[in-house]
Amino acid sequence: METENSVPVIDLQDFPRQSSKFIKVCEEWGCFRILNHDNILPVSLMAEMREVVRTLFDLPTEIKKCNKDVIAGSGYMSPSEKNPLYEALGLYDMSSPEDVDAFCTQLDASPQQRETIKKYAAAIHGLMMDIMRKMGEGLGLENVSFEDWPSQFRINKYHFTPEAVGSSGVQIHTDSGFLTILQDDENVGGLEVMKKSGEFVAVDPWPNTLLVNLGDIGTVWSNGRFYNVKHRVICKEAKIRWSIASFLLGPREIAVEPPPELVDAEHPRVYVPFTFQDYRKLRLSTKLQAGEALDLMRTNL
Ligand SMILES: O=C(O)CCC(=O)C(=O)O
Ligand SMILES: [Fe+2]
Repeated sequence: METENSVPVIDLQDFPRQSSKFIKVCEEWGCFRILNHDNILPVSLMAEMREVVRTLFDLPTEIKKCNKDVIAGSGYMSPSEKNPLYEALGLYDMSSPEDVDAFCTQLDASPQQRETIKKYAAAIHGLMMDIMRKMGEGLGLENVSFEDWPSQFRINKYHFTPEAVGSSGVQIHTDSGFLTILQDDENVGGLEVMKKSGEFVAVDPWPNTLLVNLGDIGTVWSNGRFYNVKHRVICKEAKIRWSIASFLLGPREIAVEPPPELVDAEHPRVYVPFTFQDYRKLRLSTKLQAGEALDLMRTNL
């Protein structure tokens, strides 16, 4: 049930009726649960993918280490001293068949696992494009396309132990790209999103649905309208937790620009033009991980 203190819910089959609610949610929360995506990403494929994720993490460490970074942090991350509970595998661009193939080869994926990963990558891309189309329509925009934007893929495993209860699995951050689709664990919670008021709200598991977060590039593209939601993962119980994250990043090579309809005398340009790659470097070099790096890109500095 949706309350004032729970993540809003968007039913993808109820458009254009939910269009204005959808835009409001992007502005006020920067995060929402989506329901009824089955025609694009079937729940059976979500279940198959979950099984693939489980088995990939069971691979020997030597194999997981073959999942090299393409951009900083895109490949294997082993549990570390700083973050002993967290492990991740990933690839830079799931919209590139070559990148998906390379990922599967690095991890010795079976033909069946490869098939599932490819189907999942294609379905997630379709879902991202559907959400972005609805967003464009909600804002009354014409001619916006996100088709050729890269999307990073990351699978996360949290080794939550009894001693770890109360400690952090992933520290507070915003996602750097435009939009993230998260298939969160069906049973084990721990993700918390921060409301504009500063209050954290737990994202309770809700099987067969997906969570969407808006990131820093979403704020830039919308000329400051959309909220880049801060979030973190806390260990709430001593169980393994999984999540599958797909990040629509930003335009390839060219600068992020708001559509002309979103810039006028009353809404002057909030950010200078910059590329996603440069922004990512800035985030890494300044270690400003919770959206603060955007303040360095304001036009009115
Ligand atoms: O595991 C989760 O629920 C969230 C992970 C996350 O925030 C991320 O990968 O950016
Ligand atoms: Fe995140």
